[in-house]
Amino acid sequence: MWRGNNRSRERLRSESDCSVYDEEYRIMILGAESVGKTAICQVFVGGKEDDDGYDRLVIQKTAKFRRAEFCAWDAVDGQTCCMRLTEIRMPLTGGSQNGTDDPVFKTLTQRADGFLLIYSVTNIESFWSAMEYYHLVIQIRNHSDTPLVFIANKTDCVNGQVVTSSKGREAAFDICASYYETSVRSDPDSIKFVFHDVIRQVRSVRMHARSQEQPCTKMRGLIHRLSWKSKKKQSKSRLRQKLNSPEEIKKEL
Ligand SMILES: Nc1nc2c(ncn2[C@@H]2O[C@H](COP(=O)(O)OP(=O)(O)OP(=O)(O)O)[C@@H](O)[C@H]2O)c(=O)[nH]1
Repeated sequence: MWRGNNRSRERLRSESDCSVYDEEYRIMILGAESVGKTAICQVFVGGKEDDDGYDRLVIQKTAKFRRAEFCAWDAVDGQTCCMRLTEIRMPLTGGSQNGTDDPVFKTLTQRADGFLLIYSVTNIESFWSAMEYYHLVIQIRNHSDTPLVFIANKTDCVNGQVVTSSKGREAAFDICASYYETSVRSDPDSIKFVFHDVIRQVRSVRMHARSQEQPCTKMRGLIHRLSWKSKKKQSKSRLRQKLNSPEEIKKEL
């Protein structure tokens, strides 16, 4: 279901042109209800925290399950990139079962390049949900080099804060994620650093993957050259067998 206005839809279409950016990144934003997932995406995309119609393609929205998509363009360390942001909230009450069983969630998780796990410092349940989302992701992807950022949002609510900085930092350390404290309300400009961090993590994973591929590519080149040489030898010897005199052989070669 499209929820943005026509101008936004046109912008989404026109900016989806692959020639305008160097690389594409698929980022998933996971967290419990009302932690600020949409607000963070909207602020990053360039809208306001509560701008309901801004460049958003809402795919699914029910009382329990919610999925929204955004597109963002930015330059990170001199390289332009297109970010496909997918925000998801779903029931976690049945433990890890729900997520791994859900085909949409599973496919999106497998395809994603990086993950933002968000909780609100005013809600301890949302902290545990962020941890549950982490376990779901790792269960589905089954490897540890998944770019992750752990985000403590709503830090402007000083009086209502129930999740301490040290708790968030320790959890992030345990799951090998970067840790950021954000406030969409009081410091919207800092939101971009969260996205830049995950992009850098994705880039280093991609670079590592490329460097792992290199010996293989070199080996393939060597095998190709060797097989080409042996084919050439074979064809020469076949030719020799066909021809009788040494003069004929010389002429043919
Ligand atoms: N004080 C404060 N409020 C925030 C902050 N970020 C988001 N909010 C508010 O929190 C409420 C929920 O924000 P959303 O962005 O809709 O949260 P969500 O995680 O997308 O929620 P669901 O769509 O229900 O899953 C909104 O009223 C926001 O304005 C923040 O940093 N500080």
